[in-house]
Amino acid sequence: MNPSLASFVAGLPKAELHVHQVGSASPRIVAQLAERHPGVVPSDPEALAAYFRFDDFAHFISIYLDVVKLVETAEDVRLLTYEVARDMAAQQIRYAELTVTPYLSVTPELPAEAFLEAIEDARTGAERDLGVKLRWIFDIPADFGVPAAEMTASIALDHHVPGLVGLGIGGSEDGFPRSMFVEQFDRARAYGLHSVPHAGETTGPATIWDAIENLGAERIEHGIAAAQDPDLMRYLAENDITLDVCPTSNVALKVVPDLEHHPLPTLVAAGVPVSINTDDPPMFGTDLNREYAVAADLLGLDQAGVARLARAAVDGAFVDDVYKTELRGEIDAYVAEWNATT
Ligand SMILES: O=c1[nH]cnc2c1ncn2[C@@H]1O[C@H](CO)[C@@H](O)[C@H]1O
Repeated sequence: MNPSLASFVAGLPKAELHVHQVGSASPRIVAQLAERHPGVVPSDPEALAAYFRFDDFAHFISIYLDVVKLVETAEDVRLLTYEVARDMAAQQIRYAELTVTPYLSVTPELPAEAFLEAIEDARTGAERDLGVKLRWIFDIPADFGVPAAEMTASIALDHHVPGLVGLGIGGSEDGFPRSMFVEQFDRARAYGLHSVPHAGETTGPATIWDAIENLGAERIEHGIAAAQDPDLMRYLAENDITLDVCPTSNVALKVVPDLEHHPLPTLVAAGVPVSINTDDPPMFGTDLNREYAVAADLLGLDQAGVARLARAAVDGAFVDDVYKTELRGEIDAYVAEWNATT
């Protein structure tokens, strides 16, 4: 990417819709946590970079679960979440829907109430001090089955959780059809939460249809397998279902062979709404600015095209229209200022 487009991206106000809480812990944050809880995860940056090289999706999930173990106390949760927002602010990310997995974090030592209080403390602090508005998607880790779904639903629905906007599903797809969790999604949707499962990352288009037909999915995390199914792409376009795509993650987890083979251009050419995201940025050696650069490259975009990507993320966000208008206004003002001075 040319330097001018890179600096345009760096200053562009952005929203991120697909990014995992624990997967956002930067080497700086991991080092702080690993010092508190020495053992499994290396704290030295070089050793950590090696630790974050993944053989495949299953290997990634096992490492992810090890990093989850670093986040033990309410103070760990608060620190992680607030520091993630600090890294977002540095990239001009104004709004983020953070995927949080309470099933993995809530323990007898860290009860739901204390966990929820810690994320709320970070959320209000991030907005007040850093100008980053955080919202939550609570995800069911599919590998842990219906009991995990039940616990996630009860943490979400039996407590007042400010900032909670959606219910998701993460982890493996193979062997864990989305329809397994239909009861929890029915309850969550009746409660007013949005439906935003992972589908079509590690399995084919059938999982995306499953998510739409059985869970009423309003956005799909990843969803890149849709590129194999023209009827599905037409359905996504006609029904305005956004795919929250994370290109570098797909290469890092070997679900696509390399960026040249990434299906993003096929999806966009078919009119499917997409947003660009990081998934687990330090684990994949990326950040949101870099993902915008990757997308610009794949799609052959100039400044105007990149600004359209930023607006698409705002369009897909589960936040009120007043705020969306405000954020779109910020993007427009930035573009106008850029054009006036270059
Ligand atoms: O790209 C991803 N796909 C699926 N799950 C993911 C991804 N990144 C992070 N997680 C997280 O892995 C855990 C699995 O039990 C969940 O916490 C999920 O949020």
